[in-house]
Amino acid sequence: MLTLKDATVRFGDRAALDAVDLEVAEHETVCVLGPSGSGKSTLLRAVAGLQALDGGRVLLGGADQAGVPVHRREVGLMFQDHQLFPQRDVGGNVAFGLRMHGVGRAEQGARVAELLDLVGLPGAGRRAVASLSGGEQQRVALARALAPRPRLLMLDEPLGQLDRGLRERLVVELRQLFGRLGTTVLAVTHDQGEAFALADRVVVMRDGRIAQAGAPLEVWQRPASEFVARFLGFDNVVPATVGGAAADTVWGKIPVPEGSGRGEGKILVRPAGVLLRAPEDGLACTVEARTFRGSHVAVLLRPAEGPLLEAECALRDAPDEGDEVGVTFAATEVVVLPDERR
Ligand SMILES: Nc1ncnc2c1ncn2[C@@H]1O[C@H](COP(=O)(O)OP(=O)(O)OP(=O)(O)O)[C@@H](O)[C@H]1O
Repeated sequence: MLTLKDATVRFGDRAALDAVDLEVAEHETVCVLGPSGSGKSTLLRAVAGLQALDGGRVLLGGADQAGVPVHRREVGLMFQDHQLFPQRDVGGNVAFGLRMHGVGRAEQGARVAELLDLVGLPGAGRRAVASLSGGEQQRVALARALAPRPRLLMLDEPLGQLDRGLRERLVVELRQLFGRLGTTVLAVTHDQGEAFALADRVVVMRDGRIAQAGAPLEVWQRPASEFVARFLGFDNVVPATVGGAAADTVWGKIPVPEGSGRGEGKILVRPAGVLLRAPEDGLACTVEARTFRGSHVAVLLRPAEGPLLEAECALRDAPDEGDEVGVTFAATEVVVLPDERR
């Protein structure tokens, strides 16, 4: 459905998009993630036709989009800075794209009603935009983007300004809605929770390039690099010499999954794989801090040597700050990361 081949955008001597290859299949939801300045918005803008390419191509349904203006690309945009029109009522906002496409009045009315039903605002057509809550405005913006039946819907930080609880609810609704409509979606967010909840596939960007692309679970379980691991919030990363079933590290010997390549590199131990034991058992650590995270406690441990370690443990098993504990490691939660110096 959407293909980027070698897509490149430069600002001065800096590439905001650096030879990016990406495919989005029909009915697929792809979320682009990455730190600020990694090129996420530039990617969306290039696909929409708001940003010209300095190299490479964007194809929609197999057709090269070079020279095709924004309004002829049949893409729906819901951008952070695309506010609703305050002087128009809800219906007027939703009908905007339909009017631009020359759709007749009666059909506009029917389509607006259908979309307001779809986004959970039935009968809201006459309401003033200013009378809506943030979440309701977001739904109107979504209805407006969906109204002309775009081939591709593009969302830039769709839930960015809403509070956490509302975002978590809306993300589930969005996923259900896109599934029902069979919409093809390319979304950008810097919130990994949102991306992982919404996407069939996530793309992590770094300095204008794709650092990793894959199904959410796959990326979560097997970050392809230290950069991706740290971006996902995994900080138990340590240099390691991997040989056979274990790796030598400053934290001692750590078992690695079967089939891990040998050699110098780094390993990641997910917090669930840092197991707390009696003080005389395994790597001796002092409990530096503990943070309640709802269903579990994140425990920060200071070993005699090397970086701090984060462990995840059940509320009732959480040790107190200052306690001495021992640590062993579960191979299933260990990921051998490629050596980025090579
Ligand atoms: N119009 C522009 N002129 C010059 N530089 C630009 C322009 N637009 C973007 N850039 C630069 O290109 C790089 C990528 O920017 P982009 O907005 O795509 O990043 P982003 O990942 O969307 O960031 P954020 O999460 O902060 O929105 C940044 O270094 C940015 O400063």
